[in-house]
Amino acid sequence: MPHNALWPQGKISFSKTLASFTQLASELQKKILKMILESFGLEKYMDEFIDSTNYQLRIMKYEKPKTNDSTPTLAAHCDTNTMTLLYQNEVNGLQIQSIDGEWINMKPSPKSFIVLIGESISVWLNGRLPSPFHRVIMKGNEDRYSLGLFTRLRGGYVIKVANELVDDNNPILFKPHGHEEFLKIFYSEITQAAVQFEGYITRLKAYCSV
Ligand SMILES: O=C(O)CCC(=O)C(=O)O
Ligand SMILES: [Fe+2]
Repeated sequence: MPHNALWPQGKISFSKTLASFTQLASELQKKILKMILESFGLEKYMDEFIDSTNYQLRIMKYEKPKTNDSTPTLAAHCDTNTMTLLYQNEVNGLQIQSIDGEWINMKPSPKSFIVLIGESISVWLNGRLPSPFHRVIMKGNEDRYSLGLFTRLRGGYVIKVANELVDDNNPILFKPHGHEEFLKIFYSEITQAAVQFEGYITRLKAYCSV
């Protein structure tokens, strides 16, 4: 979605950046959701999804590295929510893993957002769209700031695989679950033990796989 660069420059204040980001990102996530649902012939679920969505805005700071080691500042993980939209100051650091395992450095222009599909959508689509592993590795001598709009399905909404995507060739892969209920046990020791998958953290799928 084209827009003017949002990060504060000159007289543009940070509160305006936040307000513009929130507005643009929430419009954009609806358009992307519509595109996804239409591509699977599931547009009838659009209103139900939007009505059950909560939004969380997060401001994240990653300090410039103190040493040369390249340990991720944010470890590799999949987001468990439905969709994440990210916007950063002009300091890179986010890496996304491609389907064949390669880590790709993200270099977004100041006029673009990064959109990540979360595990909730992946589960709902019976695994048809993968949720990418991503991490942050800091280099150079500048701090990185990113803004994230995290959309997730609110408590009481049962996330269950769309019937239309299940047949003899595509057996159901995930059990119905509520996102809030999942979040309640999210940090427990037992979940932490269960979520290691090839060294990475994949929380929701570990929780609700059939
Ligand atoms: O700051 C970023 O670019 C990524 C943040 C992220 O992946 C998260 O908070 O889940
Ligand atoms: Fe993330």
